[in-house]
Amino acid sequence: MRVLVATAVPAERDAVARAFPTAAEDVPVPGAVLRRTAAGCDLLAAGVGPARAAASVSAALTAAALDGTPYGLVVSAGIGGGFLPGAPLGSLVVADEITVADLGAETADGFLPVTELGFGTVTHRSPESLVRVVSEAIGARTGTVLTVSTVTGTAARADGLRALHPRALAEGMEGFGVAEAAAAHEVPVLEIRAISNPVGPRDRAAWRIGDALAALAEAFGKIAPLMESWSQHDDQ
Ligand SMILES: O=C(O)c1cccc(C(=O)CC[C@H]2O[C@@H](n3cnc4c(=O)[nH]cnc43)[C@H](O)[C@@H]2O)c1
Repeated sequence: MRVLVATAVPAERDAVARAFPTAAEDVPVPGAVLRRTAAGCDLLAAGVGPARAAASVSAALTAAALDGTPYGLVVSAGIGGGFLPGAPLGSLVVADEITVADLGAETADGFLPVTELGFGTVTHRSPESLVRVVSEAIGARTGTVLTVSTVTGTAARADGLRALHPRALAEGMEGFGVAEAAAAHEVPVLEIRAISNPVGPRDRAAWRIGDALAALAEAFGKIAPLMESWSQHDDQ
């Protein structure tokens, strides 16, 4: 099965690429450049934020479909913020739910998700069997991973997110965009975050990006063969 792994930035893509040591080639498609591994897994630095990530992943999915070689799985991967104490620095989180946290309307009575305005969706769920197999293989916790367009930078905002999303373990900026693109192509999606910083008051100097990238690389070393052999039929 062909797998597309979408990260935000090249440093994250290169961490994932360490799991595929044999030669890879860059394949341009309209709107994106894929790093194609010999194992048949394509890696994509899709850009920061849900909109750019959705555009890049959509370009890759469309190119593959037109080529007659569609992907069977899309994985959103990267570093992320962790909600303590559930997701400490250096740990791994696999999303069973990918939820956009700030798509909706602010009202005097609080935040209304876009679904309560009568539009769209706010959550995508990943196949249970895949979440189980992957999380067990890498020792990850499973829960909701939030997608935000603005990185949380205060304790008040972190507490607000916790109150609205009690199952949230992590936040990133791309998962929901990647999942929207995958859903439009009816391809299952998975999100994996390696925790680089706590969700809370902003302290960029304290982000442990190197440790998180190392954890991401180690995780993909374990799960690359699992992803390629996983079939959606395993969930039925
Ligand atoms: O500066 C570097 O060397 C470097 C290497 C790899 C990645 C980065 C990024 O800044 C990645 C941005 C990416 O990280 C996600 N992220 C990380 N922490 C959080 C957070 O607390 N809240 C939301 N997103 C977070 C996010 O997906 C960004 O796209 C730098």
